[in-house]
Amino acid sequence: MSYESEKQVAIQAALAAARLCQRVHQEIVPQAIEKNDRSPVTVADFGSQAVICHTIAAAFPNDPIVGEEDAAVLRQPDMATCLQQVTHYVQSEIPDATPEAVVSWIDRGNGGIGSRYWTLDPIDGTKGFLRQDQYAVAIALIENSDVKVGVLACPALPIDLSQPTQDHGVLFVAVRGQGAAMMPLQGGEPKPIHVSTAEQADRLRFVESVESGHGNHDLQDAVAKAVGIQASSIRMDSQAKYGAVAQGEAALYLRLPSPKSPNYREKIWDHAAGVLIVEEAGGKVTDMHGAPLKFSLGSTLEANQGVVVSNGSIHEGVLQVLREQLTTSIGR
Ligand SMILES: Nc1ncnc2c1ncn2[C@@H]1O[C@H](COP(=O)(O)O)[C@@H](OP(=O)(O)O)[C@H]1O
Ligand SMILES: [Mg+2]
Repeated sequence: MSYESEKQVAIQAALAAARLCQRVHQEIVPQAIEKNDRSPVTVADFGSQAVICHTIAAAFPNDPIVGEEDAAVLRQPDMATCLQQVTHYVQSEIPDATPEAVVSWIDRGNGGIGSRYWTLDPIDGTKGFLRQDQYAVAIALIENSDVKVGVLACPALPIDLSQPTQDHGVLFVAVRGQGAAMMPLQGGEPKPIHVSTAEQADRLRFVESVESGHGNHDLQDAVAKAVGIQASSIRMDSQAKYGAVAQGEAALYLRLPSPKSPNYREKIWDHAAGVLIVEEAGGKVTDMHGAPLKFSLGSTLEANQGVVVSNGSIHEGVLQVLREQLTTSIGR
């Protein structure tokens, strides 16, 4: 299968959602609403999920969608003003949207996983979005646990990471077996991307989360040093980190369980698109024990802990260091 129409629909949905997020930033200072798990959500997260689900469901009405958000909180009477605001932003992409339609589109993302399903993160890195820093709109199509299509829109990412003050806004796209590409969010020719090679010593850098609670910065630093990475990490929110590895700007992305939440299980929508983009750029992704990420067990990566993303050539070395260090370090 070429997955051409799935790829085009995912690109359209990600571009519309990214425009919506940028519009929110231009017009208001978005406030964080606290979810049950105490993580933040904003009008842009809700609006982005509504637009993406609407776009995917129109093209593929039988496909389940597993999205990060649900509309339960927006249906509460005291959230009517917030729902109006979400509807206003959704109308910038879908002019005839009503509040009732918006909540139903958001809840289209409450599907269960099937042998074929979509997963999406309307804003990956909501904390980064709130800080006016990095965030990504992430969409992936999964069949039989295998990611087939992955799209990441990163509106705040410099097109050239070595020129951070120049133009921003990058779209990463990959289809299984067809390679990975990036292009400016504003439009332009897709450019094939490749991970760094073992010879590119200047690319021997690593990326990790900004949030210390989303990883183990001390252990990540120790592992990176042990495989010969001297430079300090580049801290970046969201799956933009997968993009940095896929385009060869970093050789490694480490996400090891935080000592504050050692039993945390990663969410499928925080990884699916990024995994395919790195793999199709020639890199490798496993959990911290070397197992592939399993996208068939529900909304979390229940069988996996920690994530190691690399250019491939340093992967085995990283896993070896982890085998030596993990028993003593995790949970300390
Ligand atoms: N204890 C934890 N360990 C690892 N990831 C966590 C975490 N708590 C929350 N997250 C996830 O980290 C994501 C952000 O990743 P990063 O730190 O790389 O930017 C969040 O996505 P959202 O922003 O979509 O909620 C959330 O799903
Ligand atoms: Mg999110």
